[in-house]
Amino acid sequence: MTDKKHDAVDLAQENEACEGEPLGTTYHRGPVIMRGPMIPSDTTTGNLLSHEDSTDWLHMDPWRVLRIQAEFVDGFGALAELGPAVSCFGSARTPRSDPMYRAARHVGAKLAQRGVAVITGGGPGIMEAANRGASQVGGKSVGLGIELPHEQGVNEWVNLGMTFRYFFVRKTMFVKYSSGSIVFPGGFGTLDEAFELLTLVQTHKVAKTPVVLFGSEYWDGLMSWIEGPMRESGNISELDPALMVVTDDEDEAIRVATSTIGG
Ligand SMILES: C/C(=C\CNc1ncnc2c1ncn2[C@@H]1O[C@H](COP(=O)(O)O)[C@@H](O)[C@H]1O)CO
Repeated sequence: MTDKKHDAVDLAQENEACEGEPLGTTYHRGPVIMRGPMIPSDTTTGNLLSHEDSTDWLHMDPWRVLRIQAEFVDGFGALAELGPAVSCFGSARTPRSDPMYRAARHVGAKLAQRGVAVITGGGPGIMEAANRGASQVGGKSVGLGIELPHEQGVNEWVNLGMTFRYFFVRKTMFVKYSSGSIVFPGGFGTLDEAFELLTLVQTHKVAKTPVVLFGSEYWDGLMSWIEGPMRESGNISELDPALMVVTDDEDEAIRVATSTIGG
């Protein structure tokens, strides 16, 4: 190449550089860089502020995940400073005249008198009884309610309450914030809560936590089946039945349920 030709190529390259970048301006969206035809016509802020006619997104999973996260954050925030606590589970249908209602009320009061917060599902029946006992002696009476179609908030004896949309978030709170559980007679909901906890302990997902089944007449049948067919068929270990203690004695229930709480 002659010297003249060299000069012409250099000049063309120089001119191009002066005109700007070959693909035009660079567009940034977070860590992503886009140029030329890859630049989108919308912007994240524009999307955020735009009016949407359809509200279908409210019922989609990404939005649901945010609601679940928010529920965890609210629950942790409400309970972080609770202190030692025991959960009392039991039927939502137990009438106030039932001896088990009376027992749950006594147990709630005795736990509170020992400085132990009482956590329940915040509903009627056994939950109300335990909350009532705890709050009447000036203790911490926690109700972790669940949004149900025909239920109205938490019972009137709760002095620290929160209503959850998701059962599994609420169950996390029971497990995380109580050192032991007392399970009064109940139905599916009660068994679900007891067996969730037992499964977590059995699989070493959580530290061994005392689980008291209160009311031998009610629970003996279940214990016989657990110690019989369930254990004999090898579906649980020989040691698993001992994860539960059955009693009719309020003070023994409290002693066992609070046994992991340090003095
Ligand atoms: C069915 C009735 C009320 C339902 N209201 C409830 N409120 C709060 N928590 C509840 C409710 N129902 C069940 N739970 C939870 O399950 C356990 C009791 O369930 P079970 O099937 O009655 O044994 C309880 O520990 C709660 O955490 C009637 O008015």
